[in-house]
Amino acid sequence: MRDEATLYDRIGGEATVARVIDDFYRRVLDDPELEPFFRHASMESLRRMQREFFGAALDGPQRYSGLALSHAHQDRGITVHHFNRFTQHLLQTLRDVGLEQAEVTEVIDRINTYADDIVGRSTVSE
Ligand code: HEM
Repeated sequence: MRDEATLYDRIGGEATVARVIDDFYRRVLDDPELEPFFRHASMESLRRMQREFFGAALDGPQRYSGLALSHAHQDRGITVHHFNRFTQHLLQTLRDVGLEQAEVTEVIDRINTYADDIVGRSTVSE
């Protein structure tokens, strides 16, 4: 293991994450295919949980205190198509805030590892 700054620090820490999340949800809510999912959401609380989640996922000092992602997204009818649009907006946001391509790829790779928790299981069944 190399002793180097975390991905969180390299992209600019708290300030960058806060900016990314704000910008990102603006795009998500502007997307007619995604906006309906968020009609009943408390966006303020969602942004707060996402800042925490992203901080933790990028090895920042935060500890994510929200619901398990599988639970939070269960029964919402989110498909791979929605997930891909969502991450596409994230990708564009990361580029627009000025991250290097290598960092963008690293962030997206981390977020993609959660796809199975987000997409399409209606109820828990074995
Ligand atoms: C990897 C991608 C994603 C991550 C990391 C993520 C993360 C989160 C987090 C941390 C929460 C808050 C949970 C809590 O309140 O405890 C949440 C809630 C939610 N997410 Fe996601 N999410 C992702 C993808 C999606 C997608 C693709 C959709 C819909 C198209 C979506 C729709 C929602 C909705 C509707 C809520 C609930 C908002 C509310 O009612 O408060 N998420 N998500």
